[in-house]
Amino acid sequence: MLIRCSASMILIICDSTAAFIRSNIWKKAFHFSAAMAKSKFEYVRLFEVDDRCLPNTWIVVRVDGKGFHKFSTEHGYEKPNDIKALSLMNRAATSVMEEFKDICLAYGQSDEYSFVFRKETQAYSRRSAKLSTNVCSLFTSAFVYYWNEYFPTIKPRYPPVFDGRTVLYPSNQNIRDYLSWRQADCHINNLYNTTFWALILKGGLTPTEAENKLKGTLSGDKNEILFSQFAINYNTEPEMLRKGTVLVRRKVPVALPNGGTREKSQIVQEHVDIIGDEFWNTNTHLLTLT
Ligand SMILES: Nc1nc2c(ncn2[C@@H]2O[C@H](COP(=O)(O)OP(=O)(O)OP(=O)(O)O)[C@@H](O)[C@H]2O)c(=O)[nH]1
Ligand SMILES: [Mg+2]
Ligand SMILES: [Mg+2]
Repeated sequence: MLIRCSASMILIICDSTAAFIRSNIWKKAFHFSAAMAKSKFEYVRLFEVDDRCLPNTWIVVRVDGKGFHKFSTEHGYEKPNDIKALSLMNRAATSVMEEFKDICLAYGQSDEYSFVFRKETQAYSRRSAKLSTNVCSLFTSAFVYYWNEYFPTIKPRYPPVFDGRTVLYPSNQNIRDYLSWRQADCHINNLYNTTFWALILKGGLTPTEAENKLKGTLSGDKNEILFSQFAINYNTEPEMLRKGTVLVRRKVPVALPNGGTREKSQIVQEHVDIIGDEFWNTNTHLLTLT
């Protein structure tokens, strides 16, 4: 059927549409449905603060075990270091990196892990609490999820808790200094703990006696105690304990069914120095914008 419209018909339709728009009928209808969607309680949303991280800054989310001094004792962690416990931490951190592709590097030691997001990440619109709670929650659940693989004979006695925080670092020097700070902390604590527990477990001292013996000692003194009294060369202790663990993405060759290989991005664990320049000179892509 052919519909024929004259110019006057179109004018009539336009006029009536304009009259409808001017009328209050549609406004009332709109207000009614808006009121249905927006209750009088809606204003409380204004109490939520905008916590988006400053653009163009490195975002670090650090998680740390709550009361792990007690947790490690209750679950029979080996002293001073439990390789299984540290490996479980590395596994949980790998889950976090698998989920959040914008994390370019993670560093872990003891009961903590730091996750570095790309400077230009737009994950969760850079909202601080969204980032820290999602990372912390996934880390904690992965820690429990994989627990049995690392401690098959020990049932968790209570649910472990990790805290989380977001910190911003504006310059490349700042982010390097942050990571250096965590690795230096690992080194200082590990040297102290290794000597402290050698004095107790091998030297027969009580914890108080060991503490008194180490009071005021420098790192050279601790190295000397380890070497002369216990024949331990601290520099040959496992690197994971002395340096902590760095997680980065690397292209690794994977075998294909046809016998060939192809490159695949994988999260790998490295126990290397990240305080000096060497790591950063060989991984320049980490600090440059992509
Ligand atoms: N035996 C043993 N203990 C560990 C190991 N890794 C971490 N811990 C314990 O976990 C503690 C971690 O230190 P902190 O994070 O400063 O202390 P925390 O007890 O967790 O207390 P908050 O973090 O303040 O809640 C260490 O002091 C150790 O007691 C490990 O491999 N073996
Ligand atoms: Mg802790
Ligand atoms: Mg800690």
